[in-house]
Amino acid sequence: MQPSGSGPAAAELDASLEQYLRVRIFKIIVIGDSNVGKTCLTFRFCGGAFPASTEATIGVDFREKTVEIEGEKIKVQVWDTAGQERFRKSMVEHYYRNVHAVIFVYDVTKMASFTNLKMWIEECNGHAVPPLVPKVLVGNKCDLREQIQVPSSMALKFADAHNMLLFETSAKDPKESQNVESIFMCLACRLKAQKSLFYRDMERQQGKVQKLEFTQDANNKNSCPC
Ligand SMILES: Nc1nc2c(ncn2[C@@H]2O[C@H](COP(=O)(O)OP(=O)(O)OP(=O)(O)O)[C@@H](O)[C@H]2O)c(=O)[nH]1
Repeated sequence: MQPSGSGPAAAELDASLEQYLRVRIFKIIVIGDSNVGKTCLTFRFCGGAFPASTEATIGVDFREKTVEIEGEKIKVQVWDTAGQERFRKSMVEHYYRNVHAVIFVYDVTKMASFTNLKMWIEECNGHAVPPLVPKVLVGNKCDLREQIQVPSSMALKFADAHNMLLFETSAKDPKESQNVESIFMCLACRLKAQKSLFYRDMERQQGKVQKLEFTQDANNKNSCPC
């Protein structure tokens, strides 16, 4: 990369940008009713375990994990959002801003959390999330086999109608950890295939960097394995 300005400050900026550009960051938000297990799912993926205890998320909790896809390191930044209205209302705009992918979660043992998905999808659509942003549906708590209220067939129909993939899993069951991992990896693979980092306007306007943004790469077909 050529320095975009003169002087140490500009050089430092260039160096840190170069470093930054080496790792792409994908922002994935996790949305759904309170208590469906959003915190546990994100903890399972980023921390590799089921948390010993959880409390209602207030605003948002950030977790991240660096993954490697086809030789490229990618930072998956997971936004674990609050399900309770009173803990989320001041944050909603931030959730959806520049989001790269959305995970909608329901609890397979609570029909209400499934029927409320319509409301969550409406909220997402109301924040002008581009249609190309990948979205998946996750039915959590499958370990509670005796208490399942949402049949897979119903969830699948809903997922199909909304053009989403469906994952049924459990954040709690260690045997499902690979499945939880594949939810996030599937999205990361899709995003990697779909987007290319576009470093724009760097040398414009006195060498000041204006913007880093992801754009759709029209030539790059979605090669997500899932
Ligand atoms: N049996 C079972 N319990 C789970 C599972 N995932 C989460 N839980 C439990 O469900 C409760 C809620 O989990 P959280 O991850 O805090 O739920 P949340 O969706 O983040 O809730 P908010 O932060 O209020 O939006 C906790 O008691 C968890 O232990 C699961 O896969 N199986």
